Amino acid sequence: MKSLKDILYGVGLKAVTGTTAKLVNQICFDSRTVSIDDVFVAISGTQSNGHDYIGKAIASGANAIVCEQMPADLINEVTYLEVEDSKKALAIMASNFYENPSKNLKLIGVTGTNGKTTVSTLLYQLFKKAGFKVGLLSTIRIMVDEKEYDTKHTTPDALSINYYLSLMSEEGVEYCFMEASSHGIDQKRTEGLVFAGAIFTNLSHDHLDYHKTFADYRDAKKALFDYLPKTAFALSNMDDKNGLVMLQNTKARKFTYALKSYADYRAQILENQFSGQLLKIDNNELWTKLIGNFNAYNVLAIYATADLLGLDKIETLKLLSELENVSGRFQYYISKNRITAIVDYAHTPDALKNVLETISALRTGNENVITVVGCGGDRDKSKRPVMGHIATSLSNKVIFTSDNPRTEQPGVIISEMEAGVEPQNSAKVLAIENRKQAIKTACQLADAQDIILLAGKGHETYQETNGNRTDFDDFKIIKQALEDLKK
Ligand SMILES: CC(=O)N[C@H]1[C@@H](OP(=O)(O)OP(=O)(O)OC[C@H]2O[C@@H](n3ccc(=O)[nH]c3=O)[C@H](O)[C@@H]2O)O[C@H](CO)[C@@H](O)[C@@H]1O[C@H](C)C(=O)N[C@@H](C)C(=O)N[C@H](CCC(=O)O)C(=O)O
Ligand SMILES: Nc1ncnc2c1ncn2[C@@H]1O[C@H](COP(=O)(O)OP(=O)(O)OP(=O)(O)O)[C@@H](O)[C@H]1O
Ligand SMILES: N[C@H](CCC[C@H](N)C(=O)O)C(=O)O
Ligand SMILES: [Mg+2]
Repeated sequence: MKSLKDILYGVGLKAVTGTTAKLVNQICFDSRTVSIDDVFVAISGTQSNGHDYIGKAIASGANAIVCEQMPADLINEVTYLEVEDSKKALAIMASNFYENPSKNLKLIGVTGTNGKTTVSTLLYQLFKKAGFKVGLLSTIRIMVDEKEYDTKHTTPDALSINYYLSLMSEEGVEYCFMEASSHGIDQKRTEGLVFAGAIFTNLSHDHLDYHKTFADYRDAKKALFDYLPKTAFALSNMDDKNGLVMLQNTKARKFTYALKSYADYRAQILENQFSGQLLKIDNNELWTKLIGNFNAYNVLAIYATADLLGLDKIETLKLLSELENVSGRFQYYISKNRITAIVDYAHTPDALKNVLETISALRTGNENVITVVGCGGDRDKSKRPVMGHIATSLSNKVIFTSDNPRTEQPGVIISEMEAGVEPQNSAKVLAIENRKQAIKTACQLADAQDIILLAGKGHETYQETNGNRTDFDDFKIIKQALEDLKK
């Protein structure tokens, strides 16, 4: 049990009513998980309003309620606490509950449309190799040094973040790298955390279903920088149109990186091949296994972060050259019949364009590029025609298929992608709703030397339809399909 007064420190109470509960067991923001002596935080969400579940939470044993409006019927044995913003209150309470674990380590947030998982995961690996105890909160997994936990979110809810940070703190972790998604920042999942630094990768079209305008989406990312303390560093990409915007109002120490523009940290691509690329950073050469211009940015951001955190530059370059790409990011397999399959998590227009341009630049002859791609259901619909356009403009053949349909009809999603295809490219298109069948067909269409790109699902090991997740792993499926080919 913890003192309610201590948990509420800094939330900015507007009003308090009812008997004063002294001790609480847990903090809950879902009435379905409340048990005896918990404090329930009512949040208004995108689907429902937690204030409608206050009665249920009390019936399940809550002895205190944090809310934005006091309910009409008050119950004597319960403490009601009114706050301006209950999402913010939840995050501050979560930090207090776990005794502010973000202060016990150096927490670095990574934000941007693409590259967050790559940058944060490789920073985790780099600092592990450098001999530190490290934590990671990413789309793929949560790591408390060597111990791995599953995650459903890129940026988990505030209670989970603080729980994992407290495990890291107990374990003696010195650095934690975490992805800060725009949903996470907007929903105040990261509020109250003390960051030692923040990194901006890039900004392009995504999530306009949720944020409505590009400016709102940009400002959600910018908020991570706006609330950094003076002692933190803010590292931004100067080749991105919004790189300077991120630094506009921050109190933190500002640093920049770029391939083209003037910046504190600069890199140059000397060579690009299928097996990796040669970069020049700070007058030193670095061979990295990470392919493509976009990865040159990721590698440079990692190098700059390591320097800002005090690692030796030469040691960093040596360790960087040993790092492998993150699973599902340009992960490739070459079959015995010389067909190359690439699995990539490109689920935004910019990522798809980058990956296809990278493949194009690496082609040495007349090899065909066959792209298998879909768009997720219940997500930004406006990116569908754009991705349809990009896939067909930059490939020789395209199979439109399902990604995670969620609650939408796969055929409808596919026709929205097809709407972006220019007439001269329409002959390139096949539509096969069943993703496994689409992958097998791509293998049958491929000849030796051809390249098949499977875009959108990367590391995911499931496909989600109507709330059900069934096993699905692009990499395993294409490997098997290529091995089974009778060619
Ligand atoms: C759109 C969105 O982000 N939704 C997130 C949000 O849920 P919500 O606002 O829809 O919640 P709601 O269902 O309206 O409920 C409101 C409140 O009532 C409570 N409630 C509800 C029902 C009930 O019976 N009792 C009860 O108490 C709920 O617990 C909640 O506190 O808050 C929930 C708790 O933190 C999240 O799990 C949920 O993520 C959903 C599942 C989701 O799919 N989110 C994705 C879009 C997301 O967050 N993605 C980003 C990555 C994006 C990227 O950068 O690529 C991520 O960080 O993972
Ligand atoms: N720096 C970058 N710039 C542009 N595209 C990138 C960059 N890094 C990676 N990509 C592309 O974006 C895809 C997703 O990369 P990654 O998983 O690192 O991004 P993310 O920001 O974590 O995505 P999410 O929002 O889903 O968490 C990659 O598979 C690749 O196609
Ligand atoms: N973090 C992204 C992941 C998208 C991955 C794609 N496979 C999909 O399901 O749409 C999102 O939640 O929008
Ligand atoms: Mg990610």
